[in-house]
Amino acid sequence: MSEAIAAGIWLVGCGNMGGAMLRRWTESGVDPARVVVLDPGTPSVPAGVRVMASPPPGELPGIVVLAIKPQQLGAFADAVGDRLAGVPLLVSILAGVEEAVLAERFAPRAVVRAMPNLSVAIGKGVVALHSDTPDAALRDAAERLMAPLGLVEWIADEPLFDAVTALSGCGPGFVYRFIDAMAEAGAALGLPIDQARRLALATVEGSGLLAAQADAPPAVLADRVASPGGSTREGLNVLDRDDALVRLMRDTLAASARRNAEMAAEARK
Ligand SMILES: NC(=O)C1=CN([C@@H]2O[C@H](COP(=O)(O)OP(=O)(O)OC[C@H]3O[C@@H](n4cnc5c(N)ncnc54)[C@H](OP(=O)(O)O)[C@@H]3O)[C@@H](O)[C@H]2O)C=CC1
Ligand SMILES: O=C(O)[C@@H]1CCC=N1
Repeated sequence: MSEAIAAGIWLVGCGNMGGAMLRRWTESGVDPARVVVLDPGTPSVPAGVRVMASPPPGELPGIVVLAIKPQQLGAFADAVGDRLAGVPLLVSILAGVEEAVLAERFAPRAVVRAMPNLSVAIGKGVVALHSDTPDAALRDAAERLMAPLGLVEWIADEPLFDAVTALSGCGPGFVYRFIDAMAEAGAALGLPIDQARRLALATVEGSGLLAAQADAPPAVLADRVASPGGSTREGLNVLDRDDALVRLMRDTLAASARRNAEMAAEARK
């Protein structure tokens, strides 16, 4: 365990994403007694984790993880931002909000931007990281903190964070829509909707697991499903016609990336 993690973690905001990360951390060995959740509500947290409405007086942890909504940043910074000054590592998962803005508002020793996704709850998430800090120990601390959550990848340029957010941060939401759409389509062919939902979910689960273990990329796996002259090819032809699916996904991710850029601009004000 890194020195910064051992010195304690404050998790600011324990909603959908903060809560998912926290559960996985404590399940994977982070001592709950070293974690303080700062949240004005009554979040459900693992046993032993302290929940407080504001930072405990006279304490400073090794790491602060910001997991409030970008729209809540201003109010939090105005209320207690000065209490974070000098914290070794500030990790922010806020979509859009840039490192420079966080450095100015909180004056930590180092800022790391992180973009997790909801699957971190089961250790199968994606966490993208970026930091301008040259402090190798603090970069290592951020990486170690995120390691139990899933695939961790450093992103070369901070401006690419909006793209990463659209792809892997928002991605689970798009996959869930796809599962529901498959189920609806199965129901339209006559299957009972509950059964169609079970089949669609298990199909996506199995396909993802297989693709993750396979010796070939998804395009080759798709061809393995499509028996020559068979029915999968007919379906793939619909998805592939005029790049229909690719275009839909480009529009989808572009809309998310645009919103991230808007949130970044709002946070700069
Ligand atoms: N959800 C996801 O899949 C992902 C989210 N993110 C990022 O994570 C962040 C949180 O998103 P999400 O978990 O969905 O949002 P939630 O609204 O579920 O969580 C935010 C939490 O912060 C609490 N909060 C509000 N104000 C304060 C404050 N001043 N101090 C401390 N806590 C406060 C909220 O309480 P209350 O509800 O009472 O306002 C809530 O519990 C966002 O910045 C988002 O961009 C990143 C990747 C994926
Ligand atoms: O919807 C959002 O803004 C956040 C960022 C990535 C996933 N959820």
